[in-house]
Amino acid sequence: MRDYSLYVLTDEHLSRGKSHVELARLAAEGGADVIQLRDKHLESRQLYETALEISKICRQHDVLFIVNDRVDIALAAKADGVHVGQGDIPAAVLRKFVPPDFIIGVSAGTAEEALRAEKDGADYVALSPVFDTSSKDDAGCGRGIEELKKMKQAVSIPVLAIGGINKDNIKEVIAAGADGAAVISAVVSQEDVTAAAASLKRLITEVRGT
Ligand SMILES: Cc1ncc(COP(=O)(O)OP(=O)(O)O)c(N)n1
Ligand SMILES: Cc1nc(C(=O)O)sc1CCOP(=O)(O)O
Ligand SMILES: [Mg+2]
Repeated sequence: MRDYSLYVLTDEHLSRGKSHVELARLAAEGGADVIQLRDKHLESRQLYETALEISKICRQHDVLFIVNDRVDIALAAKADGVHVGQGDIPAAVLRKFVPPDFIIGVSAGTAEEALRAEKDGADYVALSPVFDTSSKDDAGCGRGIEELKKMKQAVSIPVLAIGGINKDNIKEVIAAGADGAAVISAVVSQEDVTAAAASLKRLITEVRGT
């Protein structure tokens, strides 16, 4: 059973100058279970080289590595999977050509979108966004905890949540049934990335009592 509990997305625009690779290492050292490389600006060659380095770091730390949007780079860098949104290549198409154990994660704004993603072969869905966020320009308004509970009821695959999650609301997200919390600024924008990741991981563990 894969563990998506603390899912950290790297972002060099929100990171106080730290690189994707540094962020990945620091977050992994803090207990992140998943690292996602998400970058809309790098050229493909640079994104590939960055993905190669993060792939090695994640393997060393036994952490899942997901690449956002780019299945070509995910495969080439031997990442564990790709994350796609409603506007990206459909999960059903990806499933036809990726290796059997390759993870496909899908953003979903509603329980209906989550159900569609599950039928298309997604390994997890992420309620996107659960709360308002300024870290993604086109995220839209937070869908709220009730939509998270509906999504959890609707599908059998893991349901994560992303958007505006921080130390003050992560317990609520996990208590509502989320199988993982995906974050950018609550970890990546902090002075001590490792400590921020460790702190969120502790909060998740406190809720689960494990
Ligand atoms: C874990 C996770 N959830 C949601 C997203 C958002 O993906 P998407 O809708 O494709 O938007 P972009 O991130 O590509 O701007 C994500 N990346 N990761
Ligand atoms: C990458 C991303 N996707 C979202 C979606 O709703 O699809 S919200 C988001 C940004 C999350 O950043 P923070 O943890 O700083 O709010
Ligand atoms: Mg995308």
